[in-house]
Amino acid sequence: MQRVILAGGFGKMGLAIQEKLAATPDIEIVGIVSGHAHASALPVFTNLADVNVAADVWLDVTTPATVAENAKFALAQGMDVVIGTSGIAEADLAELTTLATTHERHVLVVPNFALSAVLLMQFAQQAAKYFPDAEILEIHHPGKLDAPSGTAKTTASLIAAARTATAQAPVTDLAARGDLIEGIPVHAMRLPGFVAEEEVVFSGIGESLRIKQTSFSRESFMNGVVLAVQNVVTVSGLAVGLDKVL
Ligand SMILES: NC(=O)C1=CN([C@@H]2O[C@H](COP(=O)(O)OP(=O)(O)OC[C@H]3O[C@@H](n4cnc5c(N)ncnc54)[C@H](OP(=O)(O)O)[C@@H]3O)[C@@H](O)[C@H]2O)C=CC1
Ligand SMILES: O=C(O)C1=N[C@H](C(=O)O)C[C@H](O)C1
Repeated sequence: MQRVILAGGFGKMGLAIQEKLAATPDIEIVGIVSGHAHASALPVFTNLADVNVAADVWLDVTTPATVAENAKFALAQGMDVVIGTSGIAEADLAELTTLATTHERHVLVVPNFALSAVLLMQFAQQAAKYFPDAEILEIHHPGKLDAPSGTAKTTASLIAAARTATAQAPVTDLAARGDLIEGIPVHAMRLPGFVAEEEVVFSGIGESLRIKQTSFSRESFMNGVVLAVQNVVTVSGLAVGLDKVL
């Protein structure tokens, strides 16, 4: 039985994860860490110092402001860590990479738990070899705190690394041209009714290739969450991407 502490357990993702893990054999949530007190049959902690349950995995779906401190705490307590929270700073990722080795633990950072998004990132890397010109559009619900999304940022980095030629299209510093991530314009929209969507538009001479994925509901993330929790122990140090355990 894998024991899990779920951080952010009463948020939109957290509630869906509670339901999913309750129905998953061999995984048990033993405690929930949250920003505020909530009624629950499980132990709920609103301060890291109060966490008094032992667990194998810390699963974090909180906020950009809290995720790094949570992950450092979990590693210090001897837990492996799955990070679903987006917006983590590069400096914190670097520190967590070192801490994973120091504590001989495993950290899996998952920009997107949905299989469609994992495949989008893989297809985008393939396309980038032949189409260096690319722009990314992501659309999320208005409650999302960070922009652009973790998935969009990761996709931009992967495209930049996979390109074998430089982009032709001129990029300007006009705000309307988006946030430039490793030379790739990324456009973020926040609209009611959406959960999550990402599209990469590639273009060449006289042709275009569009790769798009949509999460219609948070159910789309749940199989990926289970896979990440079950397999985090197999990653070496800190790894990024659900593909590392697929
Ligand atoms: N990787 C992926 O596939 C996905 C990642 N995400 C990411 O997951 C994160 C959560 O998303 P979502 O559920 O929509 O956001 P919500 O705003 O709905 O939930 C965030 C939760 O974090 C909790 N929280 C705040 N501070 C702390 C703290 N110090 N310790 C523990 N918990 C805290 C809040 O608790 P309280 O309510 O008690 O204040 C809140 O319930 C975001 O970063 C989002 O981008 C989302 C979907 C998919
Ligand atoms: O906040 C969300 O909802 C999501 N966040 C992740 C991200 O930033 O990429 C994953 C997915 O897009 C949903």
